[in-house]
Amino acid sequence: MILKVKDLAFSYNSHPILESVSFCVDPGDMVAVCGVNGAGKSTLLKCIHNLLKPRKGVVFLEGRNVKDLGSVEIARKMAWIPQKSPDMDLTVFDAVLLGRLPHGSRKPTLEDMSIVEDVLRALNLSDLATRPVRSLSGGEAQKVTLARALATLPGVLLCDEPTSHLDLKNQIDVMRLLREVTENRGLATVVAIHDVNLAVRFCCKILFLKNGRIHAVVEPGELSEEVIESVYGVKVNIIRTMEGLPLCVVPL
Ligand SMILES: Nc1ncnc2c1ncn2[C@@H]1O[C@H](COP(=O)(O)OP(=O)(O)OP(=O)(O)O)[C@@H](O)[C@H]1O
Repeated sequence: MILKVKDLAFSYNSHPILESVSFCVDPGDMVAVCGVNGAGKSTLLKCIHNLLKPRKGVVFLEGRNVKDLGSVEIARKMAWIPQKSPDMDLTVFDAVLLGRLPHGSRKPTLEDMSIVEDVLRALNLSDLATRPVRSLSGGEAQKVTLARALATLPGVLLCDEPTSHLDLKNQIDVMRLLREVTENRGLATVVAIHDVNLAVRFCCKILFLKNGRIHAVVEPGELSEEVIESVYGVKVNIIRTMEGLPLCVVPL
């Protein structure tokens, strides 16, 4: 599903947060949104999901203005992965089954059950199916949140700092998983993320927000010291990994 954001502007009360934000995400692409704390990353995702109403501009899903879609249709087409997985008394299976709610009645169908089983299998969560979500580690719980989002069979994934509570291994696992499902299912995925090196490693494009606007759009290989300094106000060195990818390091 193609996601297109055109000339978006948003203010909290009269305080402008986003201005003239435009970009497009093609199916199978995972795009990162980076920027300092308070730059408007979460606000942008909420505007895309129509949770917040932009002051100006349009979000198109396959050519249709999201404002013209009902909330159920939006929930079917776009899945939201919040910063922190919610604590739940439900089992992993039932938590993932919640992802089917936008598709029907409260009573799950055989198809719903089968979709949940497939998603659990794909994410290696089947062994945890009967565990209460509350008893899981942060990384496992984050995967359950992703599984619930995927059970909806969305065309667009919006992830708000999916790695912020995770250790290094789980950060890599979750980003790898996001990229795999994005490519395999042809999703348009937008990830708000602080770790520029993870964005470089896993995303096909990085949008840097500054002063409410898209300050720079870079492909991973093009990341420069100048861009990082202009966005974050810190001097860094860019070195190259063995694969030739830029790696941002802070000099002593
Ligand atoms: N409900 C609200 N009412 C008023 N201002 C808000 C509200 N929510 C967020 N803001 C402000 O809007 C700005 C953008 O917030 P947002 O959460 O989108 O930034 P962010 O880039 O996601 O930040 P972070 O990296 O810290 O998560 C911040 O200055 C924040 O204080």
